[in-house]
Amino acid sequence: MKNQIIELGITDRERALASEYPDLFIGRVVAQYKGQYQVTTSETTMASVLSGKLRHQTTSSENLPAVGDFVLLDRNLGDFGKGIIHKILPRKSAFIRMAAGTSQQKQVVATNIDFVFLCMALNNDFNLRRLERYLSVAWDSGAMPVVVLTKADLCENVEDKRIEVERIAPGVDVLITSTFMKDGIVPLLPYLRSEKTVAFIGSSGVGKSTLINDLLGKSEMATKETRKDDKGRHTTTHRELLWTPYGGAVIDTPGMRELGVDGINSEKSFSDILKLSKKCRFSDCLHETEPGCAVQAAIEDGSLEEARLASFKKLKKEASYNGLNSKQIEKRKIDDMFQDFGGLKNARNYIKNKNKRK
Ligand SMILES: Nc1nc2c(ncn2[C@@H]2O[C@H](COP(=O)(O)OP(=O)(O)OP(=O)(O)O)[C@@H](O)[C@H]2O)c(=O)[nH]1
Ligand SMILES: [Zn+2]
Repeated sequence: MKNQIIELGITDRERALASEYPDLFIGRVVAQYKGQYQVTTSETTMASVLSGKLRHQTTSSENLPAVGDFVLLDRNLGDFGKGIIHKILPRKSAFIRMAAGTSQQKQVVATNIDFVFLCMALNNDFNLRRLERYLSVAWDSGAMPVVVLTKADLCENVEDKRIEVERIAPGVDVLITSTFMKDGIVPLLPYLRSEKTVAFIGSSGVGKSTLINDLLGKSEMATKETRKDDKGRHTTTHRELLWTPYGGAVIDTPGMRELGVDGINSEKSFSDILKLSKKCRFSDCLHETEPGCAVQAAIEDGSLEEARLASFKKLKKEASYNGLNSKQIEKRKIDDMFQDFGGLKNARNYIKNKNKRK
């Protein structure tokens, strides 16, 4: 049998990182539940837990293992109890969202994804503003976004839609798919090559499951591997990282599908607006009524949609307080108040020096 770890996306990068720990075995987290992890190694898939040391060292939920993580374990066989995770290798990408509530606790949804398919159906699901949010989330994660327009069989002006998407997603690949048409998923295959990991984001019903099932094909059965539980019963192990017959792996976790606007990276998603704003007369132009505003000029001559500027402003506003706790927001507000002094810190120094001089 071919070494399944290769399909699980381990590259020379991870091998080099792991070589510093010759006594440990490399594996990949394929599922996670209640403090336990399913980890696949070159030999097996086994339930694993954090080592005591790693558990004590970990102070933030962001640093706990998540689906997609490459980890180092002390064992490589699943026959004698659980594997112990001693180390999590540095991530090349991570999808993170704020946990519900006001705690601002970060929750890692999935890691080490190379390509993230931003799925949108070519029917009434088609919404460029939503796609902009997905692009922000993707750029924030470190994974490379790829737009996947699904259900091409339902659309009569596919090429028009492609052009609309390319306008808001400069430099991003745009793929047209349909699971109802012959060769309808072929455009996805080049991304599923060996050592690559992909994931899908998109609203409910756009056809993500259908695409994933078609990609897994017959190998889907292989993912439903059985193992003996503690009492010797055969149980079906649940997996959120699956490998495809094309060599690449797919991560499909419920959390991934729900990703929305948590992460904002306006730099990349709005590169067109940022480029225009360099030509504005004022470097701090708000693109409202300022004279010599290149962004407003582009809206006027029709080369930029007004709605696009509106979503840019909305995202900027959300982003300015996003990820800050209440203390930081408070500090931000005070800094804003003291901005003529160069922030609170300088204001403090100023007052201190003034008092000294007295
Ligand atoms: N016309 C058309 N329908 C499709 C296509 N692909 C999937 N569907 C249908 O769309 C519906 C939803 O598909 P799913 O694959 O379950 O959608 P999903 O995105 O996984 O939805 P969630 O599981 O809720 O996230 C199903 O009835 C599919 O049969 C397609 O290419 N064309
Ligand atoms: Zn401007």
